[in-house]
Amino acid sequence: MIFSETILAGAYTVEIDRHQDNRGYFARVFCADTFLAHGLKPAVAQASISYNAKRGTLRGLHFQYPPAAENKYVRCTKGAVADVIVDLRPESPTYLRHVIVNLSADNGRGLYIPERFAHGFITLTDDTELIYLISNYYTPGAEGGLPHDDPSLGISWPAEVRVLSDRDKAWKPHSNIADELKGRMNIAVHKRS
Ligand SMILES: Cc1cn([C@H]2C[C@H](O)[C@@H](COP(=O)(O)OP(=O)(O)O[C@H]3O[C@@H](C)C(=O)[C@@H](O)[C@H]3O)O2)c(=O)[nH]c1=O
Repeated sequence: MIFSETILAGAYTVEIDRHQDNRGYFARVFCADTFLAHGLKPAVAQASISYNAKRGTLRGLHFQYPPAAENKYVRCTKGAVADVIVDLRPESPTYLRHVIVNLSADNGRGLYIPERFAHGFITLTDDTELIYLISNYYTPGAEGGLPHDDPSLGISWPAEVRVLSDRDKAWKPHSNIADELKGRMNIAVHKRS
């Protein structure tokens, strides 16, 4: 596996090293020791699958507030997506900045998303599947989100949005929740409590 840190500290792309032969290939996609050696947390509480029938399906932008915050390790096993992560760590020099990473079954790339990031993706093909390894348990009461077209984030989605859930249409923009977000994402507060 080849790890490359994105411009958002702690968020990594992970390329696979294919051992190819006449049958196809074998490649490691996760190794707890190697993750630790790169400073990534290898904890896995849940693994989940996301299937999307149509191109232009957008899910996000989602996160869980501390102490239920999650690392996510995402891979696309069928089709292709543009994956978007947004840094929501108030102490970070890249607070509110985002990166877009193309994940596909063909490129085999993985994306490691640290805690206190928002995450979303848009499918670039019909019939798209993503697999997540998630470090924490699903905690509906701790969920939060931001609109994918939030002007404060300025994300240029690389495809037309055709399918969006009602929940994802209803997230309040950053300007409405700025103080709450900063307060709830402040790890110093959680360390004290
Ligand atoms: C996220 C999640 C949802 N669910 C349920 C709740 C609901 O009935 C159904 C669909 O949930 P959602 O609409 O939230 O699914 P979705 O919009 O796909 O949510 C996901 O979006 C991407 C961008 C992420 O980063 C994920 O962590 C997750 O938030 O599945 C679980 O049981 N466990 C889970 O971990």
